[in-house]
Amino acid sequence: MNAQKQTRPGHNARDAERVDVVAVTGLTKRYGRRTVVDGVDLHLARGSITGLIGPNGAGKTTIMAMLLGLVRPTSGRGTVLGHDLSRPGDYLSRVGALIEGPAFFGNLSGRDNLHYFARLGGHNRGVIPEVLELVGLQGREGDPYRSYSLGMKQRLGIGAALLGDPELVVLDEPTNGVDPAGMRDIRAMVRRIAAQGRTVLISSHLLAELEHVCDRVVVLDQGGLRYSGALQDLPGSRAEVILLRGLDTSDNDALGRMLSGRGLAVERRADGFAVEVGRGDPAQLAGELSRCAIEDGVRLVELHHQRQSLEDRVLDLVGTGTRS
Ligand SMILES: Nc1ncnc2c1ncn2[C@@H]1O[C@H](COP(=O)(O)OP(=O)(O)OP(=O)(O)O)[C@@H](O)[C@H]1O
Repeated sequence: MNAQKQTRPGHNARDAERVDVVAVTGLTKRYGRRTVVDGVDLHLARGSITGLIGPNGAGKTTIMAMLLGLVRPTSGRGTVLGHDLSRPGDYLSRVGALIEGPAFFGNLSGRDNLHYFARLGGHNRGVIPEVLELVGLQGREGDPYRSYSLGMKQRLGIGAALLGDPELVVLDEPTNGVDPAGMRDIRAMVRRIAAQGRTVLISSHLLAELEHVCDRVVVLDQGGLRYSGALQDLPGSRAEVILLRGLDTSDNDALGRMLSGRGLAVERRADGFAVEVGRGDPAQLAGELSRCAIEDGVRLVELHHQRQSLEDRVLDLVGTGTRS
């Protein structure tokens, strides 16, 4: 395996960087009259990590299966690694995937399982020590697979996907059911994989599992694209606010007078007030409010900045129900 991917013969290095590894538009899958993926556009830049986020049944696995030639798209066009999406045989040797969970032999060690799959796939078995290191299983590679934690099993599955030295790595919900420490290990491993110049597409139904690892997210719901772009640009419906609460009723009354006298956008809450930050700097506004409260003799027990979480923003886009 190359530490830094080389440009394939016949490819100009600049072109390789410019052309998206995946560039598909209008990807659609219908089963009978049911549309499960509906006109999705997907563009993955080389070396990027893209999170495919959506509730159960959103269409994540179906999109991945269409890219991998396992499911034939009803419509849509584009390229994967420069080859036409309709001819997966032309590009699949450069793609590694973990989809629907790994299937290994329980009695064999992690290393022997990789040997088996390398032989089966016609891959160079010399890469196995490097793969084991990359997925963080060195030291445990000789233990039987059945003794591995779920996180280790998933990492071995990702290791198997890397045996062919792929340029594109597709991982379907690798963190599903894995404990927080296991998730952290998987995230670190995904970063190492992308740092080698590989392009990663990874799915989850929870943004929180991926938000610290993705460059971009694609949010799906009921087969439709709801958002595609950088995490920090996810639209938020609720305003950023500074929350304030006085010690008792008289402090809250005084707080109400203080805030209304300053022309701020204020909302009365059950246990205090929310002041909209608007376009200003939240830290500066919080500092000013604190100073005013001291000047007016208002005793505060709460003053903090509340921002809508990224997970909440995704839930705004997709609703909360599952649709499998
Ligand atoms: N072969 C099939 N025939 C009919 N419907 C299917 C088929 N495969 C998938 N579906 C339906 O397509 C929809 C999308 O499924 P898909 O597995 O792609 O969603 P997902 O986002 O990966 O969900 P999950 O997180 O549950 O895996 C679901 O409603 C599913 O029931």
